[in-house]
Amino acid sequence: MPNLDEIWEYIEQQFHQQFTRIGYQTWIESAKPISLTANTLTIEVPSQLHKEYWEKNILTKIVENVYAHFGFELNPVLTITGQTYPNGQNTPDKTSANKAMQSKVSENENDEFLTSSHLNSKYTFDTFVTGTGNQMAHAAALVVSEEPGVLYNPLFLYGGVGLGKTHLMQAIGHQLLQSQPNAKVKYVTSEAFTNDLVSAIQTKTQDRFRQEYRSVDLLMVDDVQFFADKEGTQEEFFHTFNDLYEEKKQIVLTSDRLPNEIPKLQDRLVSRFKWGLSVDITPPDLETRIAILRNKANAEHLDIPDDTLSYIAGQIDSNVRELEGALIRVQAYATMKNERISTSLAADALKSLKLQDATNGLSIVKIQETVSKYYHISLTDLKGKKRNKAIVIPRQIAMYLARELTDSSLPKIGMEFGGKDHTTVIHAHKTIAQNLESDPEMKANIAELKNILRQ
Ligand SMILES: Nc1ncnc2c1ncn2[C@@H]1O[C@H](COP(=O)(O)OP(=O)(O)OP(=O)(O)O)[C@@H](O)[C@H]1O
Repeated sequence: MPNLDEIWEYIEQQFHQQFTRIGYQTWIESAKPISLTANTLTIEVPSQLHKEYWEKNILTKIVENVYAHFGFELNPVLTITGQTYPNGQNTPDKTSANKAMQSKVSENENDEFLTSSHLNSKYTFDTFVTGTGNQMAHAAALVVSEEPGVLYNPLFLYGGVGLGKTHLMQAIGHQLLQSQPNAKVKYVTSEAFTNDLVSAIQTKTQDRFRQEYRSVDLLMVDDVQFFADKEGTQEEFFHTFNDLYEEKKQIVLTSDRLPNEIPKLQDRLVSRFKWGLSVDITPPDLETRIAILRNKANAEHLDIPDDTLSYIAGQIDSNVRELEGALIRVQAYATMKNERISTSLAADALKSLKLQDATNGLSIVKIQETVSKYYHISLTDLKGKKRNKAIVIPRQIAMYLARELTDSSLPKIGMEFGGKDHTTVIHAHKTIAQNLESDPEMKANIAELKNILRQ
């Protein structure tokens, strides 16, 4: 009887040959053999989605291969990293199912398109670094690129600013074009979709517009939260969506929030957006941020010591775009000073960045101080958990202003309010935005607060 290491090594070998490199990294390298007791092999995988993939595509092969090679019947059991359920087992009961994921299995040419798909050549799976905050989104994106229109349709990626939604979405397009070079792949921002529609109406070329959007194999629409308020766009997109869905063509959407949190999005679109899989991307942890920086530095042939990369990753904690910006800034600073990149040089470069932010931009702290003074409540209460109205409303107003007046991501705002979840910030923003329309007093108060903050 082989031991755990021998079995695992054999399994790795087998799948090395069967998977593409990205597939191998995503499904096999991310899994960990935990124990082998009698013939039960316990394997830990990172998410529910990985578990489903293993159940569908990997487990049977393992049992067959191990039987053929070692001559005994293996009983593989999957567990999910960090998940223990109240029922004491590794399968969730219905109520504890992962909230971030609502999955449903549906029942379901050419060079010109390569250019008209508008993909950024840098946004591939190869250049995407995975970590706890994006592992499930990455795995879902890979599944979709391998089997478009089959399992997760639409795939709805959501999360804060600059966390890699566009990158991951476009990676699906690249991957699909690599395996099916004749596939029709179209990427647009939601604004570009609206603009195309408006100009089609103006030039009376709606038929061409429809032909263009409804004949693709993969349609990717970025930042669909900007569909809010655009009735005509929503109407047209509804029909585009239906046509593609019925034809089993893949749709991928991104947004900074969940479909039902997008204001003024028609119910019929909300429900369609939820048909497939909605999966969120959360800010990367320190290790992932370091890995992203290291990748970027290698790609740019920058010679940066590890401790300097760790230092930079420690300074910028919520947004990958800012993280990359910090690296570029350090690089530019080194060139300007004609010095090698070191931790102390990086500290100098980023210090001036922070000073610049403090003078140009409005900080969340300033908003909190101003709002708490205005409503005569303490800062601790403003950031705390008390639920009485006299505190909840100013808190929501402060969150609303932080979202409206700063570039901070939703998770960052949540963090600044005593570690609240980004969905709390979304909820606060929505509540205040709605009240603003019906409550003239609140409208006046917020206008006044904005004036104070501008001074
Ligand atoms: N996991 C990652 N690995 C490598 N690069 C990443 C990762 N996540 C984000 N990036 C990089 O960070 C930058 C911002 O990412 P992207 O534009 O995809 O974010 P986004 O979530 O779509 O933001 P927005 O909400 O502003 O549209 C890009 O240059 C992207 O390549």
